[in-house]
Amino acid sequence: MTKKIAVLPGDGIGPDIIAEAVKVLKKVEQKFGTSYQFDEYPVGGCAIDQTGEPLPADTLNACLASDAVLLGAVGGFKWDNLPGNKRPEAALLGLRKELGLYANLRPAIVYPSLVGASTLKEEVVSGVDLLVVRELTGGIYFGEHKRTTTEDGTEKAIDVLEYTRPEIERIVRLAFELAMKRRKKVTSVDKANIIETSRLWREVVAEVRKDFPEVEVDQQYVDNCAMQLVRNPKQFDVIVTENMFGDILSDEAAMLTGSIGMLASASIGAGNNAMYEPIHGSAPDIAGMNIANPIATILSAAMMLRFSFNQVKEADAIETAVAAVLEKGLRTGDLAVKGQPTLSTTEMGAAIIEELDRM
Ligand SMILES: NC(=O)C1=CN([C@@H]2O[C@H](COP(=O)(O)OP(=O)(O)OC[C@H]3O[C@@H](n4cnc5c(N)ncnc54)[C@H](O)[C@@H]3O)[C@@H](O)[C@H]2O)C=CC1
Ligand SMILES: CC(C)CC(=O)C(=O)O
Ligand SMILES: [Mg+2]
Repeated sequence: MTKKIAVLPGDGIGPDIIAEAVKVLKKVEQKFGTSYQFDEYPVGGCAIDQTGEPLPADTLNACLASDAVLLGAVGGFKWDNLPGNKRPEAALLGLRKELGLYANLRPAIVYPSLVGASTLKEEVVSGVDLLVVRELTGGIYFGEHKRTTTEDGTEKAIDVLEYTRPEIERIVRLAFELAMKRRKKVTSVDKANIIETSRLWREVVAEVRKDFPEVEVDQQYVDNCAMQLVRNPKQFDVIVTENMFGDILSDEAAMLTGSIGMLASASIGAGNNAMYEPIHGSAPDIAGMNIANPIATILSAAMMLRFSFNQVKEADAIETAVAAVLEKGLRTGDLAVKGQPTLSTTEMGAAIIEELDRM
């Protein structure tokens, strides 16, 4: 049956990397006889320019009616001075909330051929295979944000960080379930020495872990975890954490793999809705230059096939093709070491498609 994919290229490098992912999916259709319907909708800054809204109702409704959403990235200098709820980034929060996508899975896997691409020593990063499970619809990103003044007229800003017990429990439980299919270790990351939501988080972890006696549990404060990620990343299997900590730690984890342009993600929830997107942003500094790494988006498309469509061999094929081009030494600029030739965005996409063709 044809799978309906809502394609949201967004801003900056978004359209370029999405174009390559869509070409890869078209090759998968050809090779494996699967069928996808690609329907493109505006989101973020380009949607503001077209309709005045970062998340137009037509875009949201199409995403709700789709089998999966494939998103590039949103944001850019042009829209940076808009009020918070009118910025391109508000579209992402809206999509996550409206689609009920409370879990964001961000795997950081170091490809053997890329150990030299990391800014860290080879012996530190070689063999890293970790999964950040980030809470995605709660926490400070979704709390009240406001400006006010104190009694003496001093300007003040407030951002509210809230979590309910059920919000924490469902993400922590998912992390344990995922760990059971991996190396059976969960590192829960919080700031329970200071903040109350983290103390509630720890209580929930203490409860949930009773249902998973085989899983080893480590609890780290977020500042320590940030340090441990570069000191000894191989200690991690599944990292579970709240929204903002997960956002920050996953960008850090990306650099273990060589580039933020390598990290794919799946955002899932209780229902059938799901969204797939690279973890990076719209990279306005390299937009329009045809040099962005499309691999994170192509791997996000593979996650879509695996998780939303249960097309496992097709997802495997994409991942194998990516590994093969890297093995051959093909690199976009973000991955290349000094003296290595580099491929453009479209050349990297074409190399992956060529590899798929050869299978
Ligand atoms: N999911 C999304 O749509 C996200 C959007 N943003 C937005 O993106 C804009 C830029 O934010 P930044 O903080 O600069 O983060 P960013 O992730 O867009 O870029 C950070 C750095 O990484 C590089 N980079 C990112 N993706 C790359 C790729 N595929 N290939 C090669 N290099 C890559 C960029 O050139 C830049 O130097 C902002 O408007 C921000 O709000 C930021 C993060 C996530
Ligand atoms: C709303 C986004 C810009 C937050 C972010 O950086 C992300 O989801 O990775
Ligand atoms: Mg981020």
